[in-house]
Amino acid sequence: MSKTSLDKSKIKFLLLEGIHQSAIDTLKAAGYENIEAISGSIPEEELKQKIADAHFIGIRSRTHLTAEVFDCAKKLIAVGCFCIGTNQVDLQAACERGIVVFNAPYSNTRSVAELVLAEAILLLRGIPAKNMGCHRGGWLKSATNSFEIRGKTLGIVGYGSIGTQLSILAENLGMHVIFYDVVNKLSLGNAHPVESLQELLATADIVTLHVPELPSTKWMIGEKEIRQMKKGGILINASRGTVVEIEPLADAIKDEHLSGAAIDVFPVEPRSNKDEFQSPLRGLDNVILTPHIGGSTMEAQRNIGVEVAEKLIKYSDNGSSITAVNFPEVALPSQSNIHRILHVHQNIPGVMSEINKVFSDNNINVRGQYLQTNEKVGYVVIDLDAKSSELAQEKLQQVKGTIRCRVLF
Ligand SMILES: NC(=O)C1=CN([C@@H]2O[C@H](COP(=O)(O)OP(=O)(O)OC[C@H]3O[C@@H](n4cnc5c(N)ncnc54)[C@H](O)[C@@H]3O)[C@@H](O)[C@H]2O)C=CC1
Ligand SMILES: O=C(O)CCC(=O)C(=O)O
Repeated sequence: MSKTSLDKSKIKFLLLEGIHQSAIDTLKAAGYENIEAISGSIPEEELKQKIADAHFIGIRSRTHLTAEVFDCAKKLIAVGCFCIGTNQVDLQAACERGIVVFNAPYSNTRSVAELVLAEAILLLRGIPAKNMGCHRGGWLKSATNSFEIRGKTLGIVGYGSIGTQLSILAENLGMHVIFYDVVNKLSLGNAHPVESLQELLATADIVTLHVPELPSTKWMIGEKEIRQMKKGGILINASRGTVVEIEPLADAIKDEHLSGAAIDVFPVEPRSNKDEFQSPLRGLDNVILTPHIGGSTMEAQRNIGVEVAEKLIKYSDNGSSITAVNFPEVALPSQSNIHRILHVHQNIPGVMSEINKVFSDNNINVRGQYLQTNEKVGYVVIDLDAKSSELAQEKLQQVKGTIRCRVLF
């Protein structure tokens, strides 16, 4: 088992939002016992208090880690987003404070794709409305406006991990797939790229959104885009709540421009399962509303738990920042019989020569050095003989631009 200079029992993990037990098991198997796991998200003031003595925090989509929260997290080394999206974290603020952010980019991909396909089938058959009818004692037996999915055109906006997985599943059901992405993407199967979002909206029977939350995707589907969709079309959003404007969507369902919608993510989502969910879409029978559970399956959550916990362990034990979403990625060999210094600094001219001067001025032999930088920060890892590390750490902490300096042995 790898060692960290800080006793593992003192390294605190704060896990929020009901992160799967697999994460806790993985951390414990690596020797980390100091784990506080909370089943929901917590109010910001409580978060600020709890994060103050945490070295690692694990969150899902509900917890917002802002610059202000990070300012209360003086010991924080890394954040694990136990999900795909990282829009809930101020990635730049984390980077500037030397805090590494990891996520699980693929573990719930399949779960989202399956849900979207199931919703498309249900909506094409008008099942949500018929289901509500039966619950109210009605009997809406009719084939009118009920359609098979075979032969219909699915328009995928954002042909990334989820979009491509969905594309394959949809073709297997006999659908035609078209997609729109801002990046040139290899078409899988017979999927066909289109030139513009407008072309996709005007052509697809079902439009499904799989873009990240970005300034460029904010409100990308508003009234104009909804009206560009085919009459009787279906809109599915399991990406982020800021991608679709909800009021015009509700209007388009009410005046029957669209025949149905399935929405999993909302501009404002309840913080906890106890808070009331409010939306103009409530009460519209042919709209499937789900509480942001696109990726919430036991399989996905278990896999995410292991994947992100392993990334945090690797960073804690070995310093490897590979797959970090906000930080220079440094791949490192395992360390034995050496001390390893992890130095995060502002990426300013001359900083590396100051760092290397510490070793030459103090006659310290460097056994290995690994460096990566991004625009704002540099991450340099230096392997040394055990006898030199204390002095080196002390001197490196004084180098102008130093953000953090940690030692592993
Ligand atoms: N509802 C849920 O529980 C879940 C939601 N998600 C959301 O789904 C999103 C997509 O996930 P992945 O497919 O894994 O991401 P990804 O990064 O693999 O794919 C996103 C694609 O969108 C494209 N894109 C970006 N801006 C675009 C634009 N303006 N127009 C068209 N395409 C654009 C990108 O080029 C990329 O190909 C995540 O960022 C997350 O927000 C992910 C998992 C679960
Ligand atoms: O599981 C969650 O809380 C969020 C899932 C999600 O939206 C994601 O993976 O990006």
